[in-house]
Amino acid sequence: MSVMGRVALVTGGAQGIGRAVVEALLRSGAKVSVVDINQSCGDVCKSELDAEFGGDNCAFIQCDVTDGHALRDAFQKTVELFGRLDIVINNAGINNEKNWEKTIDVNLTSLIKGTYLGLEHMSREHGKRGGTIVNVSSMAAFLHSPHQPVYTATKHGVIGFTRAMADASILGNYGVRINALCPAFVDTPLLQSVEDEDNMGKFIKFKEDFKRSMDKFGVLQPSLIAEGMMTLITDPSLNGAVMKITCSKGIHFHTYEPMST
Ligand SMILES: NC(=O)C1=CN([C@@H]2O[C@H](COP(=O)(O)OP(=O)(O)OC[C@H]3O[C@@H](n4cnc5c(N)ncnc54)[C@H](O)[C@@H]3O)[C@@H](O)[C@H]2O)C=CC1
Ligand SMILES: CCCCCC(=O)/C=C/[C@H]1C=CC(=O)[C@@H]1CCCCCCC(=O)O
Repeated sequence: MSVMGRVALVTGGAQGIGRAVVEALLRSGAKVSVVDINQSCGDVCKSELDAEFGGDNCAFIQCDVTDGHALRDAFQKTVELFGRLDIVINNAGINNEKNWEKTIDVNLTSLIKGTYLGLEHMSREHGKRGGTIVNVSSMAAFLHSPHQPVYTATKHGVIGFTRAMADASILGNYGVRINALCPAFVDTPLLQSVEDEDNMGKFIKFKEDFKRSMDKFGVLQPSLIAEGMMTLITDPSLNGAVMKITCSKGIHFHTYEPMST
């Protein structure tokens, strides 16, 4: 499937992995709605993207994804601006073990809301044309991290929810493919949060162990994550897939034992 002329919404799109995904989508001819809490970062992102891709191909919508009404409005504004919605990337995420309730709210609760809003605008059950959703998890869902227990829990939850929704989409004939993406360490500002007691709370004392993990497993570039994301968006055979991206194996997929009938 080509993304030429399609419309995408990317949460957390103003920096890091989300920004790399936004650029890959624009480069492939999509129009993109960048949804992010960070107004200044979003303004810079929009002006840089307009300079590179032209002023009519992307929009920045300032929005805290934990505000359900604001998130709903961001989806509605995207459809009003670009006339349709075909791709939703639920990417926004934080690492905060001190305010762990907020981590659950951003990484899991808001991702669930973003998935359901995406279905409202894309699913055949709502008389729409179909589409694709990618939910961003993490390799922390496979190699649990003692430094970030709640972050780890949210990323496990993203995989379970995504795989269940992919099956629901088949049973309900939604016409929407729903997949998960699990990067290992990626060179973004989020990774710096491991240095900050305000983010790590009592687990800050494990900081050196986390950094040893980074040294052991290596750190990826956002551009490789965007490459994997474009595969999940464009390959029509993928639904319920769990893509992993690591330094050791690159872009690959997790395989599950078939459920016993
Ligand atoms: N950086 C890494 O090592 C890895 C990151 N991930 C996941 O990738 C996703 C993106 O992370 P990064 O690009 O690394 O982080 P980042 O911190 O560089 O970018 C995240 C973006 O989300 C935005 N954001 C945060 N809270 C928000 C909210 N409540 N509402 C709207 N926007 C919000 C931020 O303003 C920022 O622009 C996250 O879900 C993260 O858990 C997964 C595996 C590894
Ligand atoms: C400081 C917050 C950054 C969180 C980013 C993230 O999701 C990190 C995940 C790592 C935390 C503990 C881990 O073990 C995760 C990375 C695991 C990498 C596994 C690579 C395996 C391989 O290369 O074969």
